[in-house]
Amino acid sequence: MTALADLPADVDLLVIGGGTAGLVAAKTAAGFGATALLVEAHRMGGDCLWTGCVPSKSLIAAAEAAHSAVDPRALGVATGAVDVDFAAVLAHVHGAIHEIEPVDSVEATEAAGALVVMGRARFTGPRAAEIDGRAIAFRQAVIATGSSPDVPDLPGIEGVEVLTSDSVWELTSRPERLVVLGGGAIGCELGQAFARLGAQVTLVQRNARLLPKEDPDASAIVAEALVADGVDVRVATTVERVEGADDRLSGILHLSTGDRVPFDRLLVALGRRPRTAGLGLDAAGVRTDERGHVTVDESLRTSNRRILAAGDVSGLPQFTHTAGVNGSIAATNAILGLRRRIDRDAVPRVTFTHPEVGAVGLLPSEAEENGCTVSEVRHRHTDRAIADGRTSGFTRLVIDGRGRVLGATIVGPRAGESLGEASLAVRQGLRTSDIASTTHAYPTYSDALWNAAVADVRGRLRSGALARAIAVLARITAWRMR
Ligand SMILES: Cc1cc2nc3c(=O)[nH]c(=O)nc-3n(C[C@H](O)[C@H](O)[C@H](O)COP(=O)(O)OP(=O)(O)OC[C@H]3O[C@@H](n4cnc5c(N)ncnc54)[C@H](O)[C@@H]3O)c2cc1C
Ligand SMILES: NC(=O)c1ccc[n+]([C@@H]2O[C@H](COP(=O)([O-])OP(=O)(O)OC[C@H]3O[C@@H](n4cnc5c(N)ncnc54)[C@H](O)[C@@H]3O)[C@@H](O)[C@H]2O)c1
Repeated sequence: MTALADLPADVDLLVIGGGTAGLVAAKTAAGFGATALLVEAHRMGGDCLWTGCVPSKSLIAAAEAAHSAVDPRALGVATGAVDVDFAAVLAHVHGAIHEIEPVDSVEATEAAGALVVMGRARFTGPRAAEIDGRAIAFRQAVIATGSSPDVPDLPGIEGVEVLTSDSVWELTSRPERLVVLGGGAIGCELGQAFARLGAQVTLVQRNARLLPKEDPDASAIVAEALVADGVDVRVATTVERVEGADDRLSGILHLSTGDRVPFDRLLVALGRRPRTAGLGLDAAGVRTDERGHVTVDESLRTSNRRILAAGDVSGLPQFTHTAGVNGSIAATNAILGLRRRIDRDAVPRVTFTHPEVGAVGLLPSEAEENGCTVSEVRHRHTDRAIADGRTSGFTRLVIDGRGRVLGATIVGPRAGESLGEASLAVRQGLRTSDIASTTHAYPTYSDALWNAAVADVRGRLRSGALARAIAVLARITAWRMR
């Protein structure tokens, strides 16, 4: 690690933030031979490693193990009483973090050629910053400071020490009665996981459905799954007031429906706000939008052309893969002077509930307005899903008039894995005939994607000029073989 006193007076690229976006940006710039300095105020690796993807997916894995042991559809295998050792579950969560941590470490970043300093950076001018009071000049900079959980000012909420996705990993025991506010990705993933680990969970969602950015049928399947896991799902419901108890941890939630829900802990998952406080954006001439995100153009440059932004702070989709890809694009554009553009059309996303919801490109509900059709295979017709006893999902492809795949939504076990193929198809403009003519291993869930493509190709072969050509060819062949 570079000591503050040893910093060079100026650098080619100053990267603020050592989460996914900043790590990739710094390593990419160093790979081009530039002097890249990464500044991290807290922990290398950022939210994904410490409080986001890694702990949440590790908790979900433990929850899945608990669920499989008690699943009534356990396929003829009876198990005894399930004992969830919450401390051991959290040990697994922290173990996963520590196993992955070296990849994002100071050492790994320096080995890739970047300089790393631990400290808090802020801009002091359009080409100048300071790190814990030490001045540094930069030719260009990347803002990659991420986002934090948003805890809105709900009446009475100040009387309770709420949990957020930052603090939930510090629990030492499982809350018996957990209320989760928010039915987006975090609320659904963690709400289901805690329920499967034995907590009594109530999930309160303001919107009329869970995961409102996804296909409505996906929302319905996830809601059914949560209810089956014992979650008390309250949609189209808001919080009137939070009544805190003396311990400041527990209390009673007063809902818009008139119901009162007592809780031992309250987990707030109501979206995130960009981390820009104290960053000196005004001094740098960097503008933000109405939600406080750093405004970027299609090549990730801000209103100060020497400063770019990537990751959650930029207001683009808040995913680790987006942060990484855009961190790379920002550094490439900065150091090589290019205008590589971000991809807005083929950004995959997966909500890791059981079943998972994976989506890329156009939603099925957007098909008609875009002149597209939807080809669907329900997983009750997919042999692998039948064999697994997990038939509630579906695979839907959104297809344009020329047979190109413009979107996909997949609901099912490990939907995120099948989504890779759909993402490739959307990104590369592949047609359903490309997928249909590729042999898919049987029996897999990607068989559903293949069958959705085959169904579309069959439909095309049965209509229009192609159908007439096929009929003529068949008649000629029959005549030759007579
Ligand atoms: C519970 C949860 C689960 C998630 N699950 C997934 C998932 O399964 N898949 C997925 O793709 N995404 C997931 N996400 C989203 C993902 O974690 C974020 O999109 C991603 O971490 C954003 O990366 P980033 O680099 O933009 O920001 P961050 O990871 O937040 O990194 C920003 C870094 O900047 C540092 N910093 C801030 N200000 C300064 C400053 N002034 N000076 C120096 N350093 C500073 C911070 O300390 C931090 O380390 C999840 C998020 C949460 C909360
Ligand atoms: N699997 C993943 O990739 C993954 C997992 C977790 C988080 N994330 C990222 O983190 C971001 C933040 O997640 P999140 O779940 O906190 O936010 P979110 O914006 O996805 O969902 C918040 C939900 O809270 C609801 N809401 C808002 N105010 C409310 C209120 N007062 N009472 C009840 N409900 C209210 C909204 O209707 C919304 O559906 C996500 O958008 C995603 O980009 C990704």
